[in-house]
Amino acid sequence: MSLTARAERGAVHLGTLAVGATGPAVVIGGAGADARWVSLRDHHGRVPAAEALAGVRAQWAGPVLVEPFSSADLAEIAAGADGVVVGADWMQDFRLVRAVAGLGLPVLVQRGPAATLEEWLAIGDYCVAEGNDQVVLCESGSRVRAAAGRTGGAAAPPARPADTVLDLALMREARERSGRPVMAWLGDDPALAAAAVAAGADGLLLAPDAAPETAAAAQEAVTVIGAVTRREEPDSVLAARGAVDRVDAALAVLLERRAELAGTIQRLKPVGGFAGRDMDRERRLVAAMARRAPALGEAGLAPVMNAVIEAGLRLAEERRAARRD
Ligand SMILES: O=C(O)C(=O)C[C@]1(C(=O)O)C=C[C@@H](O)C=C1
Repeated sequence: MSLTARAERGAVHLGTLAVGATGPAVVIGGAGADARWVSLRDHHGRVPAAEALAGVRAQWAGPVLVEPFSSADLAEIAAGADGVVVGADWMQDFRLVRAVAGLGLPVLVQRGPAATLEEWLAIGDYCVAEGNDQVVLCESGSRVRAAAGRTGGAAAPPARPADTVLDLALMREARERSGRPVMAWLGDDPALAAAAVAAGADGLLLAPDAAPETAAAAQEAVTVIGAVTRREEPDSVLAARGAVDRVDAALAVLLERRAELAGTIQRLKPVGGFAGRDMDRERRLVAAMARRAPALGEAGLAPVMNAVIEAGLRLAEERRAARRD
């Protein structure tokens, strides 16, 4: 089976940001993300939605989602937000979920820490019953450990990885069963960003105040892992150039790693560098690569790999010379 999943879900649009389209996965969270969100539950309902929204909008021109504290927040959310977050801890507050769906804004449904796949999918169906099919499902982890060191108050979404475990198989199944875009909640910890993207996440949800480094690590996973595992289908020059940029980013990471490994071989071989070149080995590695790149084939790959190998050998010789100085 191919590693590359075709992105076939119907896209949900958070303002200008398409989630689940044929483009890259999105990052929603702190500074450096593609969209921001704010949880009124973090403030225990003491901050009005309009005020919280104004605070985010003062520093950010892109899409903003809001998690309400209660139904009292919904009118202000409808007036100013691009989407609503149904938090993991109240996913099954059907009355509030129904009211949220009725706003007509896209809804991001976090899975409750003890909710089954069916219960989670049912919340999406609830939204559809309210006439709103703009639903994104966000796997937010199952509570499997004692809540030691949990911060953020009882109403805050579960913080990874303190007391929950992300179920990427469930996320993937949710996507297959529902046809909706799916996301993975990472909180402030980007450790599973690459795994989530590889498992088919259409987006990564970070804590509203996630550190810029967390957002940067999540974006890096979207770019590099997404380039390898997610088949984009761009329909404009701009989108295709974006996709090419992501593939080039992945190539750069691999080329750097390859140069390091080739350098190790030069140090270990009896005769390293250009003097120890092994053309038979080079032909064999080109032939092996051609099986994965049949359109380019050996003829297309040979000059590319010649340049790559020579760049590695030059680097190895420069480093050897520097060591001798
Ligand atoms: O495999 C080797 O012997 C290497 O030195 C590594 C390497 C390569 O970069 O892959 C470099 C030069 C050789 O001609 C063949 C391959």
